Amino acid sequence: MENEKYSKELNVAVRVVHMACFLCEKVQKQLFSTNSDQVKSKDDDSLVTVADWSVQATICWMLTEAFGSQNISIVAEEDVQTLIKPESSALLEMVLTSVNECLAEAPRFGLQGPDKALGPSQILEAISKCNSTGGPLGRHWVLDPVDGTLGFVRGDQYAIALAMIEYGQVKIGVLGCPNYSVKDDGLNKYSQQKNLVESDDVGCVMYTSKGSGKAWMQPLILCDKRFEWPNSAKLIRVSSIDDPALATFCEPVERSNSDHSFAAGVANTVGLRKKPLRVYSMVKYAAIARGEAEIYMKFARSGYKEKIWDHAAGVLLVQEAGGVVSDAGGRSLDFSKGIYLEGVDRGIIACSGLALHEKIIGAVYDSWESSNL
Ligand SMILES: Nc1ncnc2c1ncn2[C@@H]1O[C@H](COP(=O)(O)OS(=O)(=O)O)[C@@H](OP(=O)(O)O)[C@H]1O
Ligand SMILES: [Mg+2]
Repeated sequence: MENEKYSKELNVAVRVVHMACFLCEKVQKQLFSTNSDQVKSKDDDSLVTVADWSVQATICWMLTEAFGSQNISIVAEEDVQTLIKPESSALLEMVLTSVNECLAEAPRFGLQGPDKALGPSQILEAISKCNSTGGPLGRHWVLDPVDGTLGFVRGDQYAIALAMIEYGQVKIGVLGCPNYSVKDDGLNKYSQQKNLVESDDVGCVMYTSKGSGKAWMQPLILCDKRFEWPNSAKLIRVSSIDDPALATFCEPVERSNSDHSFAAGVANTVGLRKKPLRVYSMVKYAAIARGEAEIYMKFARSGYKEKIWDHAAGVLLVQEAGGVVSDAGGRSLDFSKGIYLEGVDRGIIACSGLALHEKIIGAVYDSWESSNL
């Protein structure tokens, strides 16, 4: 079976995403302990940046160790330019601490970390190695170290997204969602005051490989526990609801990222009755894959080009969990063209099933002429 071909890759990818979740949770706690009234402060931006760079450095270092420096091509969101400036030395110091604290935990996740703490040049080298631009040939790892930056600073949903693309096709997708509870109705169960939530109400890591027809979810592991495969993995599956009146649709939180009124028009045409679920990050794809929502629509303003790292892992999760993803014209997303999803027709539509998908595509077609997107 095709999925067995990638079992080592999937195993390593899931473990490194668990490590990254551990790292992010630590930084997010810091964010709220220094800023406990949850009002955005100037430090917030730098803490997000610390999480972004630290996750990128950690994952890149671990992947390189596992698969060899020669064999690895990584496309990732952050570039190293800001971090090498002399005025960023304090930031680099924080990244250094955060990465080394995380790598020191590698054995707990069943992986091998470095013999001794990494120095600044090794960290910078790891970050800058993620400079691939992808494309149609060979294998590329694709990473969004902190997807849903706003969610992260607001103590809300965010994701660590890692995918592996071979010859333009997404073969592996892993999403770490530290604030998406493993329990049923995990999005609603999430509380912003995490310390009020019982200790077993942890976030999750979801993963799949192409052609498996299966997607899985594992709970994050608590600080004193060791990760043992399969780490209580449960199968996840899309919802079987196909009646629009009962369906839930999700969309980006920010109006600047997606046209809410156009989506509302489509929802109305199709007969969706429920209020949209506005969720930061690729957790929207995760919600479809877990069967907690049926539809995800994103209509970016015209001229915006979607990046592959914002979609690759989530798209495969939805597809393997039984769902359908395409652009708003019904065509598959093309991950073979470099860092952008070229040629996306109007927007992105992910659904739990074909019947809802066809209705949404039809409604977009009917509404488009009268919209001013
Ligand atoms: N103008 C514009 N239009 C559309 N999309 C944009 C735009 N600008 C950014 N982005 C990318 O969208 C990612 C956030 O998307 P979300 O679905 O999480 O949106 S939202 O935060 O819930 O509003 C976000 O990912 P992160 O940067 O990782 O947070 C961006 O890559
Ligand atoms: Mg992103």
